[in-house]
Amino acid sequence: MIKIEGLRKEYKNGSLVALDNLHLQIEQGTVFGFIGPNGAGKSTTMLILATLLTPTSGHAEIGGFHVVKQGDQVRRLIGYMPDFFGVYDNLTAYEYLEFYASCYGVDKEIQQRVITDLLELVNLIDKRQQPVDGLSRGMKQRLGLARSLVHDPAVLILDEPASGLDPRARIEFREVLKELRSMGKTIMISSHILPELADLCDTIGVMEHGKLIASGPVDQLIQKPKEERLLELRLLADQQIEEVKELLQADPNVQSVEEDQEQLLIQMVGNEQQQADILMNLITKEIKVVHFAEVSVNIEDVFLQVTEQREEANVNEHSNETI
Ligand SMILES: Nc1ncnc2c1ncn2[C@@H]1O[C@H](COP(=O)(O)OP(=O)(O)OP(=O)(O)O)[C@@H](O)[C@H]1O
Repeated sequence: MIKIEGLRKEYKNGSLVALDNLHLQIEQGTVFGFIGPNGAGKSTTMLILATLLTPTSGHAEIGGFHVVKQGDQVRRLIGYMPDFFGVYDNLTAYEYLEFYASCYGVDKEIQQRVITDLLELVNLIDKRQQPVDGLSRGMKQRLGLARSLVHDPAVLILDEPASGLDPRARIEFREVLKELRSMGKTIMISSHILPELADLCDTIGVMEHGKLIASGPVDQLIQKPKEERLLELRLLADQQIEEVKELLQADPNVQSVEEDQEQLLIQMVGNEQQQADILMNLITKEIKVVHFAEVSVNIEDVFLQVTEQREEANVNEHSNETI
């Protein structure tokens, strides 16, 4: 659905390269998490896709339409939510969406239904007559999302939509995104702080210094060089925790065991078979296990891991150079 090939964007007469030979593909109906630190080039990429910025060179298309040469078709296909957007404070939530629906040429006959549906989708139906001014930041963000949906676009490009939201507002925002995903929208969403996106995204791309340094399904992206796994183990209350710890530490695949509140955290090296063997060993020793599971990774882990691996690789490269 979204295809980027060799995209380059220079600022300041070429002295700043914001995007450097970027390649990226996002399939229809998937949610793509675009992560990276400040200044990595996420907003620049999204602005180009939203037809609001011209690339220096390279190619980008959405739904087969060229973002520079076929901007009108692209704009019909996408809903874009910038990281900062103005709201017209004197308007009510309903009037605000009505204004944008008119801008997008949504038929007057269906405007009322479209806006009501959108306000319901983003949980603002009770606020429809409230001035935008009086809405909380979380509500404004959801209203911004509704705004990007007035023309029922197939693709959503959301630039840091949850930044500045408190945890509750983030969860509410994520629920709306889940609903949009179930409606079959293709969603590109950027973030540098939101591990909560992990269970929402089908694939992620990690940006650094204008380059995509890793991309793919979250679980595949995590490289486990030695198949390192972190396991959580919770026992029935009457179990002898010290005894269990000793038992675990005797396992050659277990590297460390730590107590963490009510549970044990087991760092192990091995595959699924060896993970299953640890559990089997406990059960045969009649240890009563309530919970035993691998701790899943989140987007921040992926990001840290990928960038750390790169840093290590750079250090090795430089040390090789000096030999
Ligand atoms: N209009 C501009 N003029 C000059 N430099 C710019 C401009 N817009 C962005 N940049 C620079 O381009 C680089 C990429 O910025 P960009 O905003 O795309 O990154 P980002 O990953 O979205 O970061 P953030 O999360 O902070 O928005 C940065 O070095 C930034 O300072």
